[in-house]
Amino acid sequence: MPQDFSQFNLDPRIQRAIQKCGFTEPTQVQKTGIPLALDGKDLVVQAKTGSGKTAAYLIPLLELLLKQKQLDEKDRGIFTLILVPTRELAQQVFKVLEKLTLYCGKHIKFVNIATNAADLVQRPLLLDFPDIVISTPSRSVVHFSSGALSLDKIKFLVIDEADLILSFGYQDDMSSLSKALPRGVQTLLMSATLTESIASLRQLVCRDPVVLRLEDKEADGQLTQYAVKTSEQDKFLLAYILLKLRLIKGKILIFVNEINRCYRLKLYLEQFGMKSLVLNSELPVNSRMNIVDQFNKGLYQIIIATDESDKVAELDEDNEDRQEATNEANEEADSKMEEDSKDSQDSGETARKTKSKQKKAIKKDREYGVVRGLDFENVSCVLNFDMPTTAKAYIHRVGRTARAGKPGTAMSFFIPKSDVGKHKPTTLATCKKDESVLRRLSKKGIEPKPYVFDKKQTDAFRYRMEDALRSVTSVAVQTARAAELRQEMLASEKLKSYFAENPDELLTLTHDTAASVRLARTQRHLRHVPEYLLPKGLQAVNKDVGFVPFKKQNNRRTAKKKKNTKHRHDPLRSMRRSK
Ligand SMILES: Nc1ncnc2c1ncn2[C@@H]1O[C@H](COP(=O)(O)OP(=O)(O)OP(=O)(O)O)[C@@H](O)[C@H]1O
Repeated sequence: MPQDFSQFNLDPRIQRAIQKCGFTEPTQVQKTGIPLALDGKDLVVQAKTGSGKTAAYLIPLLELLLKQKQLDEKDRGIFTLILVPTRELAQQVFKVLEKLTLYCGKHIKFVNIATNAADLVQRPLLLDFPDIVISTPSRSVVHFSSGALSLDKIKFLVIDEADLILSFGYQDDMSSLSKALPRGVQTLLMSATLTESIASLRQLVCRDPVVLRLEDKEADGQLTQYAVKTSEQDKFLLAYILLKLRLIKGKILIFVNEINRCYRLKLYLEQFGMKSLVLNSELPVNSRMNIVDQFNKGLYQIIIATDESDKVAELDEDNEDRQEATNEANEEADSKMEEDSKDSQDSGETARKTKSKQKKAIKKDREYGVVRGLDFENVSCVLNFDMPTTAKAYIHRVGRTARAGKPGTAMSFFIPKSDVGKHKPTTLATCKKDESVLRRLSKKGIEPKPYVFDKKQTDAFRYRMEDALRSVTSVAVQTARAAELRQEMLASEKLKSYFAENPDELLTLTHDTAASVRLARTQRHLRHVPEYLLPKGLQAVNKDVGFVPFKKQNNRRTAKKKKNTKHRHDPLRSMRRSK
């Protein structure tokens, strides 16, 4: 297996671009996948999030395209179709292509048609026969139907995040496209998680593929995962402590389960002088990409995101559960013929209900996806402020850190089912699933370590949390949400000409935005943490990234333990358990 990019015998222009990207050594999926793809094999690849799958398919594609161009310079056509489930991912693949074609851009043309640009604008781009088209299945179908996208000369088909393609409701689009593809297309299906839906996709588009399931043990060790049992209100307390005392260092991606909670948490953190960006499906795709860019450039350290593709995954896992339940029921039913017919009626009814539920969710979530495949750079910690509702969503969320062999931490707050609804304020309905998601993860061999904060230490900060939360009223949250949308409208290129014709509306919008700048009452004293509240020795921790636990209390018991240097670096052991 090649250990070095030079061993792939790539075109020198690609080789230089790889060096320019700073890739010194191929990742596991690249070492295994590139030679097979260069050899013309169809591939179904499952490899961990952040393991370099994008380059694993783009590098061989570019090599094969350049070779083909050398053979017949005059041959023109759309040779490659890259299908992704979301617009964000399409734009990201486009950017990676820009980097990899830095020295051969003259010979390889590519377009992304999963954008907001009007069909009329995209049409001429396609009629110019770019070598590579990046798209979502639905955008491809739109242009294929209008005759702008010709599939006659397609030689390579890539489906990235393949398991999401069908669960995003692209079944019909995929079956129309597969019928239009010529024979002998080389297909590469890539995903971090393989599900049932891959099997049907594989049947639709692959010819006897090589299946690669790559377990990168080395990369596994890079992600440290913690689960913190807490309550709704203490989530805010712990977030304050973790972020303000810089127990989490470096860039942080926080996930919540509702759009309103993005703004609540953002306003709450602002009370302590902490700036963050919000990312959700309500914002236009250009703004979303802009936000990821600003974060990647290091202009902001904290993003608060919702992960609405969760809902689609939830339906998938619900289906899996139902399938398991149905299988069990069927086994039992072998001995009870009468009950058997009732069971199948019931499961038919359930399937119908699920299908209609699925249709509704898909309509809402289509082409939006913050989590799948997006490369947030150098994220040191993923904080699940709200636990995702499926194990699969958990895997993809935490996969935004510990990418490309770098270390990372994932911390997830969970509320025990028995506590849901017990305390004020009322907890989110999704919390009911927190523990079942942890159980599912455990079945998959993923066991976040339990982490217990020292109540004595955290309680010292409680009044500050309560003080800040009081200022973040529901009205302030709604105002912030509306203000953000207004700002995005003002920034929108598309609306510029409209406002030029309707200056009064622009004036009203500008006025409303200015009026809502002060969204929540802020209290200057909350910005600083008084020295006396800080746990002893906290400032002595000089780590730049990752999770830094509270130092031990200086009492006799812990003083004894201090002698044991092995334990000193283990965050779990350095906490004094409160329960
Ligand atoms: N050979 C390499 N050496 C160093 N970094 C690499 C290499 N290949 C890719 N990377 C970097 O690794 C990061 C993750 O790559 P990529 O987004 O392709 O991962 P992925 O496997 O597609 O993840 P996901 O499943 O989340 O989509 C990117 O920042 C990319 O630039």
